[in-house]
Amino acid sequence: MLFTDRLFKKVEPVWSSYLDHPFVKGIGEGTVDEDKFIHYMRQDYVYLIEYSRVFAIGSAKAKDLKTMTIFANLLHGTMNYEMDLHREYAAKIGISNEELEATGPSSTMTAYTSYMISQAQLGGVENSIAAVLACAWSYSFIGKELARWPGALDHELYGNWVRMYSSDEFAKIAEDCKELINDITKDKPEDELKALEDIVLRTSYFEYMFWDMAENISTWPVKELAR
Ligand SMILES: Cc1ncc(C[n+]2csc(CCO)c2C)c(N)n1
Repeated sequence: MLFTDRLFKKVEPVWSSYLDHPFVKGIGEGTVDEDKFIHYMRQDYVYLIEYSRVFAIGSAKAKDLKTMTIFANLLHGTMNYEMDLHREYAAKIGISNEELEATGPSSTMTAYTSYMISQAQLGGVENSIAAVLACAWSYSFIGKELARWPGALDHELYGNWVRMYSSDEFAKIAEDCKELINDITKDKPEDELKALEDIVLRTSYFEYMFWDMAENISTWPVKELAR
């Protein structure tokens, strides 16, 4: 059995729950509040900056040129293409790139990216691969599903989001990450596999928390003190 088949079995209940989440459903049905979407986009922009560090760590720790190149391409693609989506949405509503970048980090965004970076720094390159897997793969999973919902691809505001994450380019990104984890886990003992599975499960929970953060426009417990 491929390691990614084992992983999918483990995370499937969590990922299925994304499709029932009010924010994700709101994107697919075109009903999500603009304020919530703006909060999500701003937090996701700073998330992607931190996430890109994990690609850089993975590239630095890679033991072969294929892995190093995939991580370098993911880094380039995230900063130049995925983040363009966020810059385009921001421009539409009058938020500059500088304002986007200066977004105050929410508690969930901080916890999630800190976890990924610490896992990537603690272990070998396999930890970086495990840390990025759920993000890349679950977005493709959600994108492909929402693309089947009536009107989702053509929605005036949220259609761009659905088109990007349901695209073949993003499916290829998820496939590249899956290939990396399958390759690197081939001869690993069970205790190491379990440790990698834990990273994928925890990042999957963090993905759920990120949708919740968007839905609730949450930042930190005492809002007045949050920047
Ligand atoms: C919270 C959150 N999780 C996952 C993604 C999706 N994503 C992040 S990096 C990457 C790979 C290539 O850019 C993909 C698909 C996101 N945007 N925000």
